[in-house]
Amino acid sequence: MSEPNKTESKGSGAASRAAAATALFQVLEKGESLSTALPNATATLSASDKRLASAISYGVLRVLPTLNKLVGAKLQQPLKGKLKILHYLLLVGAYQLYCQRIKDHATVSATVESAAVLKKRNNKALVNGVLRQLLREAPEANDNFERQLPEDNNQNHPRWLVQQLEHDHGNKTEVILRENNQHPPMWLRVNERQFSRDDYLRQLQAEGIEAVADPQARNAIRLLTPCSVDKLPGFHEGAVSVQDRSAQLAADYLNVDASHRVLDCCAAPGGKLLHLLERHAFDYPVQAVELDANRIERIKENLTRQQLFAEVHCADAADTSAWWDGKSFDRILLDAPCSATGVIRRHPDIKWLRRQSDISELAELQGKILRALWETLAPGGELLYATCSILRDENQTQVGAFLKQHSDATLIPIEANRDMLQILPGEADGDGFFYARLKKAQ
Ligand SMILES: C[S@@+](CC[C@H](N)C(=O)[O-])C[C@H]1O[C@@H](n2cnc3c(N)ncnc32)[C@H](O)[C@@H]1O
Repeated sequence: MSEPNKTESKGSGAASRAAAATALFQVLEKGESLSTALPNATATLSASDKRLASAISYGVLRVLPTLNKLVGAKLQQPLKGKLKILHYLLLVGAYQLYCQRIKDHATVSATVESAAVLKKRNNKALVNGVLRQLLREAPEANDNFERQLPEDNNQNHPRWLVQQLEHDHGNKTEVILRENNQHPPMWLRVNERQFSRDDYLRQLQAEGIEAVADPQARNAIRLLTPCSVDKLPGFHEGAVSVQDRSAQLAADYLNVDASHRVLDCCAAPGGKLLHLLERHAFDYPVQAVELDANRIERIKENLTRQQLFAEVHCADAADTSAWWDGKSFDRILLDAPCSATGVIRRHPDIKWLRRQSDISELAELQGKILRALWETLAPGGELLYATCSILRDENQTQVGAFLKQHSDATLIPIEANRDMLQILPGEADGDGFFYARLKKAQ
């Protein structure tokens, strides 16, 4: 199948819809993540067209099965081969008709025009016909031009994931699925080297940006309405970073002080690393290990923005001979590669990119890294195991198996009466996250 062309400059409405269709094609046909596909598909667009393409792409992925059903019912036969891109364009059109505050005629004409942007000029009539049929049969729109979407039995999740969540979380599944389909809030982490959280809240207020402090994560601020980072006072000087409040808890649970030798393992893009460096002026340079060379660039950018330093190794964490100098660590943060099932509301493409078979493979990798790192931990030292997964195999079962195999490991309760902490998506307005603290015998 030939790849769809990147959007070319046309009418701006058409270009952003064509870019959204292209990004969706890349995710759902080529297995690319949306965070890679979207910047590529929108590279030539204006900032406002980028925003529209992004809102459409994220939105379509949140309710993909419902839209597939609506569009599929209007096609005499599925669109295949070189016409497949038009299927994604029709999803884009259907999403706007139902879920966006855009007038119907504007949606239809811009989406039809997008067929030309995608070099499918001869198929404009098909796009027009399907969208008009959808419109005829759609429920009445409200005053914002939005419509009630038909229900989906699996709340727009893959069946295997629903079953896994039911197995792991029982009657909480319904709420998890609902939370996964919400738009996530924007959280900031205040750099306490530069400002107290109260000071920064006052600066936001002065700029007319409404925000509230988190009662638990001491550097965390939630914006009542997400905004561009360019609008945040001091962002480019490192005053704040964007980081979910659940992820910010790592800096507390690691129980670190400035005299510790610290390892941050699986460190990119560096959110938790930077948080630790903002809080402590360490006696020894913090070591960070990350496998992906491209993602290491993100760590370096973040270190530069904050003017902080860490020793960064590009290596497989499980192969300690490749990066470890033999000096034991007092504290290790292992933010393990995982299914990311706790952050679906931020990355709805995860629902469609992740396969059931990935979970056992990830659990194996996590166990391998955990066992290897244990050898680098000093007697009396602590390792914080973290994931943004909400699946037991990657979390409680993983840690349970490790404790059985390692008589020198004990669990330090994360909080009173809570040995390990599983935060579910939406709890305290945060992402789904898991934490377990392991202590090595003296
Ligand atoms: C959950 S992310 C880490 C997020 C990071 N700690 C932060 O706070 O910004 C997991 C990272 O593990 C990396 N990774 C995967 N397998 C690895 C391995 N074998 N060794 C080291 N890093 C690995 C991935 O490239 C990814 O960047």
